[in-house]
Amino acid sequence: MTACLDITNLSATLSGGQRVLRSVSLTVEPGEVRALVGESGAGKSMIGKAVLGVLPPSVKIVEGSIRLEGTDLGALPARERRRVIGAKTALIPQDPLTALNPSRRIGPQMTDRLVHILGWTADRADSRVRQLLDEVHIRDPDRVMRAYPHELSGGMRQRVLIAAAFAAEPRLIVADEPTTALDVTVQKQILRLIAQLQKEHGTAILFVTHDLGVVAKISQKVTVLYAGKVVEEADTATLFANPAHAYTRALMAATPKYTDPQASLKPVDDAVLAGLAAEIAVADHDWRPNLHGGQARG
Ligand SMILES: Nc1ncnc2c1ncn2[C@@H]1O[C@H](COP(=O)(O)OP(=O)(O)OP(=O)(O)O)[C@@H](O)[C@H]1O
Repeated sequence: MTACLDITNLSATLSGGQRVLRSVSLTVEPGEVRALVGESGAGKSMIGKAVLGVLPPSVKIVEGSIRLEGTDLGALPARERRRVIGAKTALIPQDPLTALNPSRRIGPQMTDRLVHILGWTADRADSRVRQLLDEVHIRDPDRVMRAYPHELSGGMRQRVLIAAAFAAEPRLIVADEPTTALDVTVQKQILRLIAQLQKEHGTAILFVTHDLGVVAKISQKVTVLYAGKVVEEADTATLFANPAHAYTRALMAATPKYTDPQASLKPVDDAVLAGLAAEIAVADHDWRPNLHGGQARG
């Protein structure tokens, strides 16, 4: 079976040469949810951005490949790459407010992508958006489609963006900390909603989060990232039952249990971090970007 997303040995550097991704490999099978977990700055969003073709200009892919349903994105001309990414993927962002244009009504913002990228008629896009608003339990679609972003609550805005992401039936959704900016009570509803739509639509998701409670609830597979390097990957159940790497164990110990918000936060042990830093220093010392064999692109 061809993987929905297949990232192989992906390395990326900043303009000054610092590595932000270190030979990252991961796959997301069709209909599967893979969580990408790690502390702030680990490079989780960078991977999502690389897949969506929206890396900041200061970040360059210097090695490796990203395949969407078998198509090597690095081998395509920029225009064709944008078309493939637009047709096969969608994003559920962290902050619904900044993801929406404040000066445009919700309706056209939702239908735009269907009309302009997928070439649908305005009528088809409109009825599809209404159908998805219904699926995310928005009962008054007319009001919501006429509203400006600031007229909706944070939870409603995120429902709108979830509906927009699923509307075009993408093969892969990148969900980048989609509940982090929301109130705790709303977080649970939104997570349940994403899980429900994911199952109903059979969409693969690369789910970026720093929250192991979220990982446990939504994913079947998990990749643990530290300083742009994959530290461990496993089935989610296996990872929680039997974390193999000291860093994963430390991350678990450092995370208050989802069910016990009163539990205190413990920092990851210094000895574990020192061990990781040493591993990374050795890997970086031996690493030379394979610019000729890789799919370097901006
Ligand atoms: N626009 C940018 N230009 C240069 N470096 C960046 C840029 N954005 C992020 N970085 C750096 O790249 C690394 C990875 O950042 P990234 O945002 O992917 O981490 P993350 O794991 O998603 O963390 P967070 O949970 O805080 O978003 C970090 O060292 C960060 O400082």
